[in-house]
Amino acid sequence: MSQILTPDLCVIGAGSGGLSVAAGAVQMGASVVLVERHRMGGDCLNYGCVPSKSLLAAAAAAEAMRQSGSFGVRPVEPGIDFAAVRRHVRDVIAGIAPHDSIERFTGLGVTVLLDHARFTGPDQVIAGGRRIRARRFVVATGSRPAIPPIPGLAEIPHLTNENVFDLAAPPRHLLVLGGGPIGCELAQAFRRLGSEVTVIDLGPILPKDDPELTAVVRERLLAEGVRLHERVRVVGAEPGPALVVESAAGRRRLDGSHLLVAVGRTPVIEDLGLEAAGIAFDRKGIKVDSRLRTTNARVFAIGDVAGGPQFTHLANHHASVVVKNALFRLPARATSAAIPRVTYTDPELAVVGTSEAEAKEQGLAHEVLRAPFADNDRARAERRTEGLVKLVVGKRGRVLGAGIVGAHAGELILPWVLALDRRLPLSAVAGVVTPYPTLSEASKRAAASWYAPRLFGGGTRRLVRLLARLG
Ligand SMILES: Cc1cc2nc3c(=O)[nH]c(=O)nc-3n(C[C@H](O)[C@H](O)[C@H](O)COP(=O)(O)OP(=O)(O)OC[C@H]3O[C@@H](n4cnc5c(N)ncnc54)[C@H](O)[C@@H]3O)c2cc1C
Ligand SMILES: NC(=O)c1ccc[n+]([C@@H]2O[C@H](COP(=O)([O-])OP(=O)(O)OC[C@H]3O[C@@H](n4cnc5c(N)ncnc54)[C@H](O)[C@@H]3O)[C@@H](O)[C@H]2O)c1
Repeated sequence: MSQILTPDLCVIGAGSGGLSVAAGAVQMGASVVLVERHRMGGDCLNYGCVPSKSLLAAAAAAEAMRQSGSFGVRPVEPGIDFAAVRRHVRDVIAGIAPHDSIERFTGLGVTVLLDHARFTGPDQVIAGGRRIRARRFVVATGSRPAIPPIPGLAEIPHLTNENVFDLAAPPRHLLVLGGGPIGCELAQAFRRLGSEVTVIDLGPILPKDDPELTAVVRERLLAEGVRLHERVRVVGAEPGPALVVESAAGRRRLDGSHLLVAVGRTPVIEDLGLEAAGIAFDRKGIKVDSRLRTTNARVFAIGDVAGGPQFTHLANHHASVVVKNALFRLPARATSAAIPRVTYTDPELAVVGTSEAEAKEQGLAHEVLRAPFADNDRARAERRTEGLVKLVVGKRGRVLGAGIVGAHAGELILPWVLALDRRLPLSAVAGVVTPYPTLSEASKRAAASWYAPRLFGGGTRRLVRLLARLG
């Protein structure tokens, strides 16, 4: 007879979301069973954030050698030891892995099972030879690369985020299908590491972001030699590999040596017994309410499988919401207002809150404030003057949203996340003393530009003259 486990919480999937729930819950005194069928750490550690940012870091080191001429340092074309680049990527993963390991979680008191988990009823999961009857369940099974129904694509070898980091040599010519964050980040990384790269997208690249900001990324990608085919329809894939594309200019064939498919993600919901558990889902993922409860009151779903935006920090936020709901019965809700997103191309693109287009769509009274990096002394010193801070500001200076494109934009977005999350007024950023010379001054400058016409207007001048006359 199979062993029966009866923990407070059973978590399915040991990726960003599942690990955070398990670690939080066990340290708060709950008994936890965590089931993972493949690799501890999930996508982010093994095939996502960590390898992609490590590869981008190697690529940035190479590019710095090419771009040093403007500092009086003779530029050179770097020699790329791709095997060593791959070792660097693996070494970074290995350095972080202990934090997500079975040993660490077992040490915390979590029972970790390495098996495929499946619901067999509304209150029971089986994993290997075990039955788990938990008080609450959390589904955190993540997502996998979507493969579009392009004729011929399934028949030819192609890369996805799950094997692109295993390449032993740089592709001679990488075709990248999809110019979202994955496509753009990896296109730039491989280009800088010596590959020819062609990106193909049915719309513009980075379509979820403000075109004024993505234009800066596009310009840089083109300047570095990435070929972009935007607003084209891919009608076929052929051995080679090659993609046949159609656009207003007609039909043409794009040849490469490797093909990377990066057209979005599919939630991992198959073979989970969701029907047996009464958990509703559609092709976007498991349906949840704002407290991340599924249609089965015992079961929560978090992270990529929950159908919303797909980020590690969002999965972590979901985990904290679930711990509050499941353990403390608090009606905590997931927020979407202050969830930032960063695309780690160079220049980086970081956004939070309402964009200009969304403010228009929603009919919100708003003003747009801008501070170009070209006016920032630190950016000039570092010769990184491309980019800007763009703010969307509502009535009485309420911060509605912020977008930054430029060097280190991902680091620079935090004051705006804080402003939105804590509902701080614009003056909170405009009024602080910012160290000189820093890129952060661009945020302060954009914020201060809201006050300038009000402060330096006729009223202030009249008041100053009046006070002067009074002695
Ligand atoms: C190339 C790439 C780069 C990315 N870069 C970033 C970035 O820079 N910043 C960012 O915030 N996000 C980034 N992301 C997104 C981020 O990786 C995901 O949003 C995040 O990993 C989602 O976490 P999760 O816990 O929902 O799922 P996952 O991390 O995918 O974990 C799910 C786990 O569940 C397991 N599982 C599935 N089904 C079962 C089952 N039936 N039984 C047992 N176990 C199961 C899987 O094996 C997996 O380990 C990137 C993604 C990719 C692909
Ligand atoms: N820096 C980060 O935080 C980061 C990095 C990488 C991935 N991610 C997450 O992973 C998710 C998946 O990323 P992604 O880039 O694969 O997906 P995405 O959905 O963000 O972008 C997919 C791109 O592919 C294009 N596309 C779709 N179908 C196509 C087709 N048939 N032919 C040509 N182009 C097509 C779309 O127009 C879009 O530009 C993202 O939503 C993001 O949340 C985050």
